[in-house]
Amino acid sequence: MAVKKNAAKQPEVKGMSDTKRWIYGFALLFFALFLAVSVLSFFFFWKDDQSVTDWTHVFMSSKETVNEARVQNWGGKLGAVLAKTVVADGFGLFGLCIPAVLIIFSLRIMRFRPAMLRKSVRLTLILMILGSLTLGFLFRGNWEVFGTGLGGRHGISIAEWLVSVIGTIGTGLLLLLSIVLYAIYINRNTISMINRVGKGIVDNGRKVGEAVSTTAAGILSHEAKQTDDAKPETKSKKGKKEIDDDDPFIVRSADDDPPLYPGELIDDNGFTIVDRSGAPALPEEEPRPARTGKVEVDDAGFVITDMNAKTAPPPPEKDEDGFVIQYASGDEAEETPAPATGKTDIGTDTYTYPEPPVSATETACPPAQETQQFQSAPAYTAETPETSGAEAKDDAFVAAVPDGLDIEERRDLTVERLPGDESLSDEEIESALYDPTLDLSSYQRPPIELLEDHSVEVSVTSEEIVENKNRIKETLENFGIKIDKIKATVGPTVTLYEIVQAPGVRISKIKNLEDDIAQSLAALGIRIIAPIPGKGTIGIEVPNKDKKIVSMYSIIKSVKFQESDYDIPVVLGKTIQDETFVIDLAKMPHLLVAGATGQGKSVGLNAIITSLLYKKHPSELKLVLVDPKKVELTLYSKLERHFLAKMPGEEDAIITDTHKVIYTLNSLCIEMDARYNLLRAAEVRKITEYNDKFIHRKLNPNKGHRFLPYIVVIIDEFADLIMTAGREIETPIARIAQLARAVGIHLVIATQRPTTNIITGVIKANFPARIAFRVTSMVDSRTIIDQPGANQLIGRGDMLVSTGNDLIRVQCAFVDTPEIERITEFIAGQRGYVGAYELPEYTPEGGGDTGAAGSKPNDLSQLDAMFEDVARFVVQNQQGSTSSIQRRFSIGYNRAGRLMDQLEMAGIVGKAEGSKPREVLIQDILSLEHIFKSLDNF
Ligand SMILES: Nc1ncnc2c1ncn2[C@@H]1O[C@H](COP(=O)(O)OP(=O)(O)OP(=O)(O)O)[C@@H](O)[C@H]1O
Repeated sequence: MAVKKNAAKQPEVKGMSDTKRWIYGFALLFFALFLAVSVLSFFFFWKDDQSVTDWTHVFMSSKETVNEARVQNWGGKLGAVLAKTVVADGFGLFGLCIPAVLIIFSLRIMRFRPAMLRKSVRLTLILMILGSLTLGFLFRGNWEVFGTGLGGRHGISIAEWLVSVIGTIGTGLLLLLSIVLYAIYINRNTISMINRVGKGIVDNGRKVGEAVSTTAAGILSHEAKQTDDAKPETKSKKGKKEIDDDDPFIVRSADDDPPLYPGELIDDNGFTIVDRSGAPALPEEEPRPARTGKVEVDDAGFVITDMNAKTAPPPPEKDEDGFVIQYASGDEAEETPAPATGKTDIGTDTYTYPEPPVSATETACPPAQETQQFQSAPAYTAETPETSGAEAKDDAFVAAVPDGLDIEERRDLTVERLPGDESLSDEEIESALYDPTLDLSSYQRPPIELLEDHSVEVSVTSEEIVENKNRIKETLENFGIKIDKIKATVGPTVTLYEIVQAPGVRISKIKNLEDDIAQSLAALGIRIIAPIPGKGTIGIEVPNKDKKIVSMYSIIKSVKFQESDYDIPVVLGKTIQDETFVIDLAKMPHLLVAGATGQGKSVGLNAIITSLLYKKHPSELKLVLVDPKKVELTLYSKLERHFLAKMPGEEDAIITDTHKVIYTLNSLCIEMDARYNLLRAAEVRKITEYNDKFIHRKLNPNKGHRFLPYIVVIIDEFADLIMTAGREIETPIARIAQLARAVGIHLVIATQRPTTNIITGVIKANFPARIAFRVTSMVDSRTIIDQPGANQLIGRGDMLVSTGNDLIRVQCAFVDTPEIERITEFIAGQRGYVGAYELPEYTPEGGGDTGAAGSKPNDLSQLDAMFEDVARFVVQNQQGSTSSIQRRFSIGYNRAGRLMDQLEMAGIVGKAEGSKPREVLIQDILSLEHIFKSLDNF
């Protein structure tokens, strides 16, 4: 098992550095606490200890200070001087930040890294500078607290300098700006909070203004109103949600329990409010009134909408499809003819559903409308389908006029141009996007410090290089091959000697002599590459005497990995050119890992998983871990609520039992088919396009659409499975391997037995990307990478990566068990989902119970568990072929045949007519449901 071996082989280096770290950390913690105590007591006793001003006092003997009053500071003379430096000469009240930072540092050194400590050093330091500056600005040297002032010498002198440069107001504004930016840096929600406050002020101002003008207008038109008594009142808006409020959205803290659904919004009373931007449907969402699909049009041909839009224009509310919903009153529609006053009454809840659907952003920003108003208008708004034309206005009645209005009618109209709906700012549009990470928004990726830097400085000496060069030269000359030049590239474990042969020496000659040359050089692990692809030169790889360990720490830290924008970036190690080697699993799209036992396979799998954990959010990636050996992947079981996927009802998220592996693979096939259906419904070709559409809220969750995380299936020791279950394992694996790329399901399978009965033709054909660790024979090497080479590797993570065209030698990154434990603990310590990601249920052939398998086809009391689903599928598609059922439900021929017989018995399909599909006798789902009901009573 890799776990123990790793731990055993690295004891001294790791042990030493851990002890050292702890000692340094503890010492620093001790000092930090001492400083904290000194600073705190300085706040109270600075006056009493004014006599202790500098270091000379600290080291004076008690005799010399005998006349001085006793030092009050809890840290004694040393504490008093240190605190004075930090507080009075430094940052005033905020001097306390210095011991705080030191405490954080010491905890980090000792590897106590709760999630909150991540940004804390930076935040505390900024707080210290900004805080002392603000106090220095506000109070200067007033009251002479601490001998200098509340902000300390730093705060006061910088504030004074700023005032001299940009004046008092300038400094005040600069500080305010800095404080706001700091608040935003701490929490992005600050922006929306400030927006809300600002909007509240503006809107309240506007309301006050409107109230004043309404009152004034009311007084002026008092008489006119009396004559208008006959006018019906504006109908109250029954049943309308609080969505008209200026700010109905209170977002519950993401840290609250239970976790928020993405986009879930809560009002003051704790009720969920439907997100105006068309957030995915939430369980608590109130059912909306049924769509009428119709537009209410009044006699004049105007679309009737709610007048209230005028006084408090909310952005249009949209349904899940992004359609604008316009609410009118909750009463019955009455098409009353417009009274003499020119009023048009409106009726029932009216929805306008633009067809075809438009995007949320399009509907949110309609062009400014020109509207027309009748002079004696009451309280309703009507818009024409075409909203251009001349417009008119009255306080209470606004109507858009169709273009073709004649001059007579226009005379009665006054024109007003309404401003139209507000447009969303880029930021608002951004925040309207669906954010899959929102339900675990506080999730933090593991910090790099959880990894160990195993690299011990070793370098290949010039003597070693010269010695190897001479040997290569001599050997080749013995075979009559003259050399022009040799270039050495030193890699972490192997040095590549690139040979430029003298003119006239044919490469084929060297190629033919490959084995002889290797034998003559007689060093273990020599690999000859003749020619180096893309170059006309020959490469000879010779292992270094001292081999470097490529630690996961160094490659996770690398810019190449950190800045990689791959969909599923996997960092494997370093190439011979000492370059970090990163692949995109999404493009591979599956990976076959093979190598003899003890050559670094398990470490390789751990490196793959680790790089995924360092790059992906739990909402973006799910792992299915299969571990028949039951020891290698158990470490990851802690990730269940964050990264693991399993079938419903399963206890363990790490699958070890062969039967369960078969079920899980079949369940993945069902998930794959379901994902294909979603892609088809969304009219996209691959998962990235699908998720992009979902994020932009162009897909309706009510129609089954959901954000699709990548699923990476990792199978350690594939040989064990194939030996015990054969085709039952191979078939679903081949199916997933052939099809799952587009829907984001990727396989990584590892085996220590690289023989042809394990890595069969079917598997090989579907796994173009392969990793070979050291194997014992050339035949095994050919089985894995279709060529020799893996037999010449030196082990301990030395590997050849074949991506179809290229073969690259890579030193695999080393990651040890304690590191993985730290990472999994770090992740598991954070808020997670309620459980593992659920894969679809899979009922094994025969419906999971032997009764179904043995049931007679004409016995309708023992229907197959899938009967109803299959029946719906057949009726919906009006196609009754056994093969389509087989494909759709991933079941075998026998079971599909049995199901077909049961459908025939139930009168859903007709009789078999040779090889032709059967006739479907039921035309619609409603009739089918009747059949189900009658079968229930069977
Ligand atoms: N990338 C690496 N760098 C340095 N040493 C390594 C590396 N990979 C593996 N080793 C060393 O080789 C040992 C065996 O590795 P590992 O357990 O991964 O082999 P394995 O092929 O999985 O073996 P098995 O199939 O028996 O589990 C490790 O304990 C470690 O000491």
